Amino acid sequence: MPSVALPVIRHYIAAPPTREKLDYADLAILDFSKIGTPEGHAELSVQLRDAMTTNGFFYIVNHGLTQAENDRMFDITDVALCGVPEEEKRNYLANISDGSNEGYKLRAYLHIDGGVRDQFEYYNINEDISCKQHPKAVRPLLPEVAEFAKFNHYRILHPLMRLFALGLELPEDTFVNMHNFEAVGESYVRMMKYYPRSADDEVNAKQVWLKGHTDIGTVTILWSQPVTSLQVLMPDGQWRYVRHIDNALVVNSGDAMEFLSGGFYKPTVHRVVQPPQDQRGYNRLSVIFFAMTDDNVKLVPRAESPVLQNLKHGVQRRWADDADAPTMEAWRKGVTSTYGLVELKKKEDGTEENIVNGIAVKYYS
Ligand SMILES: O=C(O)CCC(=O)C(=O)O
Ligand SMILES: [Fe+2]
Repeated sequence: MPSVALPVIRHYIAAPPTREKLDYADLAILDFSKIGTPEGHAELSVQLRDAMTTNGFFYIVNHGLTQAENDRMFDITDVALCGVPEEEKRNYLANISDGSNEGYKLRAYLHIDGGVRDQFEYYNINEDISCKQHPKAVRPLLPEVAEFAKFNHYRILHPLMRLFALGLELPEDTFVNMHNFEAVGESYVRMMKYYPRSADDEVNAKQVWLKGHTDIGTVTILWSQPVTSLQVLMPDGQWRYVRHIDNALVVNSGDAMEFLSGGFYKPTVHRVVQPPQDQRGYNRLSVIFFAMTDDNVKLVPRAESPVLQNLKHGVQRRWADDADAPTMEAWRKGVTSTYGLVELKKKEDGTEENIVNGIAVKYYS
């Protein structure tokens, strides 16, 4: 983060931690102070592989960003969502129907359930902040957003990609080489705000604020925040809450990592629900880095992995022939342009399905 005087902006005060007793997921904690040595990588890659082949979510601590720097990103998020007038936001909308997610998504755009539309807003900034123009209030803060994006890319994403490769006994750079900061792609920082919803909406959408889904890209890095609403669908079929840990990261992998790993690293379904009673009067801000490979990467399994070759059930593909596998660009555009917008039919198990590039995308209420 730059050490010169930073623009003065309002300090965002987050909700106090919940005191309610909730059913929390028991997630592994990776200590990133161990990154940088062969022993550290060996230890962390085993921990990561265990986490990814069981719960699919884990925390990272000691990542190198201070609590104050972390807090500042929430202040900046507050500016992007609360400090930009609605009419101005409309000039910076994401072109979601064309498959791009850079810019604003305002409220009531997506269908959640029972005729209820979403009550969250987000502003996504490509990790290359120069890809698009930004609203006036955000412009002075762009150097900080750019630093933050680079931090996520080089200090979290790249080390993680090394661990994911080691877990498959592939050369350490296999996945790092697919995430080039300068290449064309849509890894972005998401600044998000969930507004409290009406009592009717809560009933009709069964308290679900964001339907159960998997993420599109390789990994998602969530900057932990106290409003406890994020739930993970655990292997035993139960939804469990993700506990807030100060200045920790909550990480999960997405569809692209499933495709590249032949089903070895499966994306875990997660959703956002109404917060516990003692946090209901508060807004909920999220700061998330969504990582994708470069657009031109074809998402075929790295079948040369000795780990995959030794699997009893072999490499899993969601297509008959690798020639039919989507590129990162085709997958992200296909899912983004249809997510929450197309009318889906509920199946008997309560899930909904949409077909993108010949591959089923599932939603869970
Ligand atoms: O806000 C959160 O905690 C999670 C949001 C999420 O899952 C998403 O935007 O894909
Ligand atoms: Fe998600």
